[in-house]
Amino acid sequence: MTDAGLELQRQLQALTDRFAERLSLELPELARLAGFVHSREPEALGYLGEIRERLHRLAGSAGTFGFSRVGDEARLLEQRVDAWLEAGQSTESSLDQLGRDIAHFAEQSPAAPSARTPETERLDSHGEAGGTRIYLLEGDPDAATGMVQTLGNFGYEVSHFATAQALAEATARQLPDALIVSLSQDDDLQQAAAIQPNLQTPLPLLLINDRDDFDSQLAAVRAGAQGYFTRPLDITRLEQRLEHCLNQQQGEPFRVLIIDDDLELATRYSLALRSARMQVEVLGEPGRLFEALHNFNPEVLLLDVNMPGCSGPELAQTIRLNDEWLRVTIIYLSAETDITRQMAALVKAGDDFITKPISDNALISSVFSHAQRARSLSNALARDSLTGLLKHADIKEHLAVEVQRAQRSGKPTSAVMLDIDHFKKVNDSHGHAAGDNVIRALANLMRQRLRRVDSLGRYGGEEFVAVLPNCSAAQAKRVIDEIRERFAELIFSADDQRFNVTLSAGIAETAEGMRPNDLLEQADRALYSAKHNGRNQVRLAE
Ligand SMILES: Nc1nc2c(ncn2[C@@H]2O[C@H](COP(=O)(O)OP(=O)(O)OP(=O)(O)O)[C@@H](O)[C@H]2O)c(=O)[nH]1
Repeated sequence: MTDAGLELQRQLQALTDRFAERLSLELPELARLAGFVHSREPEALGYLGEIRERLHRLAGSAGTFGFSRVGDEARLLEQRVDAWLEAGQSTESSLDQLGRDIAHFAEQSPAAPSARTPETERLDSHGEAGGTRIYLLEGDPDAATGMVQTLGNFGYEVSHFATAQALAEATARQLPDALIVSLSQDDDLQQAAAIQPNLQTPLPLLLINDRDDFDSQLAAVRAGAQGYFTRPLDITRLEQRLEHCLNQQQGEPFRVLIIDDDLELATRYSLALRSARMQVEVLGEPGRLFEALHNFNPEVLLLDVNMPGCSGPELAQTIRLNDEWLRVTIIYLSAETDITRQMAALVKAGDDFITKPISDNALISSVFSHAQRARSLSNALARDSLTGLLKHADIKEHLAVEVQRAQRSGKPTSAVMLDIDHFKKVNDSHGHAAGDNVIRALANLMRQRLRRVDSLGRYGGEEFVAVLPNCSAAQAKRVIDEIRERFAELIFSADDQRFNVTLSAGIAETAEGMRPNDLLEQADRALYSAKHNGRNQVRLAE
């Protein structure tokens, strides 16, 4: 297990110990309250509501910390209290018995937490993605050289292997982020497919072949391929598919906000979700909801149903009053097992209901699938369909946020306006589809080269804007110049013609009191000057 995995296990154990301590205080208190009930003290009925609350909390949390028997028994007793409260007219003796049973339950010492479930043992921190490593199987040395160079231009680290045997051996030593297999021998496909079953998560596999018939493509799917390309190879299309597969695998971590007044339980869930590479924040006070939504911008909200001061459904309805938060998926996380009550909560607002206690893996899968869907929808709305970059209005919004942040922190933010040179000629000479490929290739190249904190948008047809926080204009120039050089080296092909394209860029850096539009105008003027001075260059604003 990795160090991060061990640290995670240590934190989980510490939480379990803390929960055991809480139980050792909680159960005697429950026994005390139950004592009033079975000894028919005048306050007995008044205490029943509080007893129910405490049983409900135990039913939802104990199982998660490994005290399954406590959780199961608490749930049965909670249901009996509910039935008694709802029926109302039950006999005094049935209440007496209920009180005795609760006291009996609370006086037992809880069994030690059950041994860790295999799921918990498997929890481990996934490392952050480093440089993107691609393994390429290609029997033709010339084709291999071209591919290594072009994919290298896009920022991938490509290792080439001439035989399937060498590829399998390298994969056994160190896993790549994706495999590209150019089929030449009959058994290449089987050998490439044989790598996958030994892995925990299959690698993106792209195949290159001469045949484009149905049977060959079906065989590719059966071998686990996520992309299929025929020769002569259109490398920009292959690169787009690669980018798409890798984005799905290692995009930004999903952001999850947990709102629960039981902070120990919320921390337990957050550890489980973090182990699956999600970014999690926990909020114990519903009153700070809007602040958390603004600052953290979650994709999924896990919401407790019963909280003091404000219920989960009320909170969900408050969120849904604001169009701004429509794309956040709201999942109730509650010990409520009554389907009618679950439905009643969902009718008010909210998208799904998860019943506590829930295993770590079930929680991760459920949150993951909701987050993935929320992100695709949000991307479809905010992102440009050709390039997957932010649209005009969204990149301007990012710029405004970063300019404000720069004013507060005193650290510079740079804005880059970037435009493809003589793009009209590309369209006119090679067709609109080839032009689209050029735009996509530049978008991918920039995405590869810029940092995660940078924002990138398609500002107009062949015009892009990048916002680089905490980066001076001189630093930005070095990066953008490198992108410019790599872009100029890309070889595009259309109708058997090969061609290169260049770009020009202008860069401006924030200064005190500068507004976002001023910054963009300065970058635009610098771009104009780059065009005017012969194109294929990067200029700083004066
Ligand atoms: N293929 C393709 N072309 C586009 C797209 N959006 C805009 N264009 C074309 O991009 C071209 C932009 O040309 P201009 O702004 O005149 O300038 P340019 O030819 O790039 O030359 P300079 O910027 O002066 O170097 C126009 O021909 C548009 O039709 C797109 O999504 N796809």
